[in-house]
Amino acid sequence: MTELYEQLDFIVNPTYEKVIEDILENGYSIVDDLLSESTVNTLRTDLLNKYEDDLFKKAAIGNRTNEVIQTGKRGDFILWMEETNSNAIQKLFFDRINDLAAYLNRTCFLGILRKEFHYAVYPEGKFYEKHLDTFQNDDRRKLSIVCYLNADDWQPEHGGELVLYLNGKNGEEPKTIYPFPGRAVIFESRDLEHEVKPAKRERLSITGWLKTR
Ligand SMILES: O=C(O)CCC(=O)C(=O)O
Ligand SMILES: [Fe+2]
Repeated sequence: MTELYEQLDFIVNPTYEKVIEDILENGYSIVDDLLSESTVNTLRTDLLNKYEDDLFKKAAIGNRTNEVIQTGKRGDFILWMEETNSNAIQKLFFDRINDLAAYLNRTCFLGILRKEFHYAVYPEGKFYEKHLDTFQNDDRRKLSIVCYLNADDWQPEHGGELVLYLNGKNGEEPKTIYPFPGRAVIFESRDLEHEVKPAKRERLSITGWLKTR
C-alpha cells in the first residue's frame, strides 16, 4: 500500500531527468536553472560577507585527514558549509541539493547518504591544476557539483573556465565550461579529471560532493 502511494506522489522533474540522461551519456551535466537568480545573488552576498570576515582558509590537497597545502596546484580559499548550523540562505541551497539527491536515489539507486559542500574564492589569477576529486584512500565521492556565484556581468574573457577531460572515451575533446552565475556543473567524481583555468577577476562558487557513506 505504501509503495502504491509512493508511486502516486512521484512527480517527474524535467531538470533532474536531463541531469541523469547527460551523466549516463557523457559523465557530466550543465544545469543553468538549478538555483534561482535571487538565490544565487543572496548566496553570493553571504559568501562575500564571510570572506570579508576572514572566515575562509587556504584550500589544501588531499582529504580532511590527509591535507597538504600546495599553492602551486590550487590557489583557492574555501569555507566548509555545515548544514546543521547554516543560515536561511544556505538552508535554501541545501534544500535544493537534498531534493536532487533524493531524486537520484529514487530513480537511479545511487545510494547517496552524505554530502559535503564548501564556498570557494579564487583570487584573480589563481587556478586549480588538473586533478580527480576522489582520493587514493577514499572513493566515497560519487558526484561532484559546482555552482557558480560570479558577478552578473561575467564574460567568457574573464576566464576561470572549468575544463573536463572526457577520457577520450569517444575521442572527445576536453569540454570547456564558463563559470556563468547560476550555472551548475555535475560530474562523476571517480571518472573525470578536470582543472580550473586562471580567471581575470575574483571567481566565486560552491563546490561539493554527494557521497555514498
Ligand atoms: O570551481 C570549479 O569549477 C571546480 C572546482 C574543483 O575542481 C574542486 O574544488 O575540486
Ligand atoms: Fe575538483
